[in-house]
Amino acid sequence: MHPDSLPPAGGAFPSPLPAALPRIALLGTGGTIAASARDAVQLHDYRVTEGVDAILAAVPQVRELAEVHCEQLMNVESHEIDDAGLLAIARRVQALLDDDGIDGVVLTHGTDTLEETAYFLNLVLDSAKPVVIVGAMRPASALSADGPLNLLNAFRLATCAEAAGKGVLVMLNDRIGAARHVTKMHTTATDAFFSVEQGSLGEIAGGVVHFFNAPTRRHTVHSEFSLADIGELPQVDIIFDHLGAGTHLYRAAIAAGARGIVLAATGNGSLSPSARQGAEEAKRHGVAFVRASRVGQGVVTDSADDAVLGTIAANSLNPQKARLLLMLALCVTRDTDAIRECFRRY
Ligand SMILES: NC(=O)C[C@H](N)C(=O)O
Repeated sequence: MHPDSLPPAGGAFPSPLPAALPRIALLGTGGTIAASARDAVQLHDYRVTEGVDAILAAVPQVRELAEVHCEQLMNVESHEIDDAGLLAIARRVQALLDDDGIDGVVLTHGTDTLEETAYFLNLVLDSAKPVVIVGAMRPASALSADGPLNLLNAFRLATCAEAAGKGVLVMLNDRIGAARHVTKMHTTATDAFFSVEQGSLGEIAGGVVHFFNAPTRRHTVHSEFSLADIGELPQVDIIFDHLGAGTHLYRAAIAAGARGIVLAATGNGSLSPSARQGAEEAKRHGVAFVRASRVGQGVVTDSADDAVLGTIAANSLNPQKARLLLMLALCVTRDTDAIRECFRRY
């Protein structure tokens, strides 16, 4: 042995410091990933019972990937989250991202409204650090529960350098979804989330993150929306158009103080006679009116009638995401053309 490589008298060389693990905040909000049922074959009748610390404890492999800061913000099914709850989630995630000691955030969330929270965060968070939202379709108590692997994959994603700057990401069933595109399309299956036309951003296979696409619409650091500008979110209601629809829901929404209405319209954002009357009524009251589609795929194209009725095409946003964008747009402008521009940009 070369004398230089001998340990100093009286001791061994100090062992090299292990490479520091990324510091990831795990924020729990509830959902099926945190639920349990009466037995392992009951997949649908369950209650939220598990804290986020218990969900984490069930996947010890996460500790090999990250130093985890674990926090419970709420513990509810996601269809119980209201606009104030959505804002509370956004403000807490932003505070974590602002912390120099945190490299990224994993948020556990019920799947029913996961796409809404994901898209809202995508529009308001001001950070390029990875933010991954994860849920499950089967409760933690189920045979073949999907939550544990989804959680591990969420950490694989949140600790992957390539995930930074891609906006808010959704991780379920091995697929990486972009918040802007992904939507829940099945009531119970583990492959419930799809980005039909845009495709997923990538997948996790062999324990490795593979990105194939990047989101093109503005998000996070390139978004003009900021939590600092929002006191509370304006009321925006969604009305579903259908054969034989009446006009009473438009009048009710306006009377209840709606600042905006999103129509889940038929086809390419067509207006039934009652929806047209609803749009006219909205215009008279200065209420913004967005035409989204109930179809589930495709762009709602601009129409010559938009200029007459003051309506706004939702582009490819589904009604529930169009509602969120309209709420944010209304926080900064009441100008119809400016709101139209938001729907082209985000
Ligand atoms: N799979 C789920 O998470 C559904 C549940 N009802 C929720 O959204 O909280």
